[in-house]
Amino acid sequence: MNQIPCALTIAGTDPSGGAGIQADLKTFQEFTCYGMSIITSVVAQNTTGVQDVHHIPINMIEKQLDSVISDIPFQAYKTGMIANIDMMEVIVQKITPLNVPYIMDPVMVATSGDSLIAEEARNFLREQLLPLAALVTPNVPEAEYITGESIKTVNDLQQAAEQIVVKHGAGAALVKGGHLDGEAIDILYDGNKMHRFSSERIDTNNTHGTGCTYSASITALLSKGIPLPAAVKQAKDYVTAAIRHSFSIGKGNGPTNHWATRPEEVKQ
Ligand SMILES: Nc1ncnc2c1ncn2[C@@H]1O[C@H](COP(=O)(O)OP(=O)(O)O)[C@@H](O)[C@H]1O
Ligand SMILES: Cc1ncc(COP(=O)(O)OP(=O)(O)O)c(N)n1
Repeated sequence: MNQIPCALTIAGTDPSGGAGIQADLKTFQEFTCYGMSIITSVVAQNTTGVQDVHHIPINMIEKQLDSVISDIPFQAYKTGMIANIDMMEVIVQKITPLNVPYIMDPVMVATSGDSLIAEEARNFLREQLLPLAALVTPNVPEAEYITGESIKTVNDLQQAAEQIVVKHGAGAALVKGGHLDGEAIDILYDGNKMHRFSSERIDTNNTHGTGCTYSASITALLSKGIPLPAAVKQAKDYVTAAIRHSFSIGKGNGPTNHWATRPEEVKQ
């Protein structure tokens, strides 16, 4: 058994450092969790949007998974951008035998509006991957796709969270209200109880990578054995601080600040 909590992310890259694998590894590091990564797609993107995408060949995704799984135990893992059905199939095959919490961030579209997943893969994600997840963390458009229902209010967030667990088979659902107006309210349904997490809405366009940062925080905390509602509370506080002190760098939507919860570090 490891002494050090270890977590794995399976996702695409962001060379500008705000989202994807880079955001996940920065977050794991901030939570003193040893981070590992499987790259699914190399994405040429920055704060203004996605310029190009190169998908890693399926056999290399499989080999990366084998390399990590055969060598280093981890206590939680997450998926982010998984662009097509072939990738999803190999991931389902490799993760099904694992007996540690799986956190699925059902990444579909970046803040810039660029699609990160093939149209025909969305259904596979909902039908085959989602039921394997201990927790799924959709934003409003992703939850609308999964449930087929429009989401406009907090009550709609609650209904979506319940439906994703009861009808679609996730262990728990955290439906994020970042795309609604007013307070930033997220709803967790853990199969028993609704939990509500809220913060003031911060007036900023620097929200690149917020979803990745949030789900990576939860993954790191679960890898340390922290119970789900407490992990989400701590992760919500972390992502809120990271948005509040986000960096105005780049020409578009700037990234979150992973040092924001360190008292002595950079605040903007
Ligand atoms: N302007 C904002 N102020 C405060 N919190 C926000 C803001 N925008 C998003 N959030 C929060 O950031 C987290 C990520 O949510 P969201 O933006 O909905 O996801 P995604 O990045 O996947 O689209 C959630 O906790 C959400 O409530
Ligand atoms: C490679 C990669 N994965 C995921 C995203 C989407 O990130 P997210 O945290 O949902 O935030 P935005 O970047 O959409 O604001 C991405 N851009 N790239």
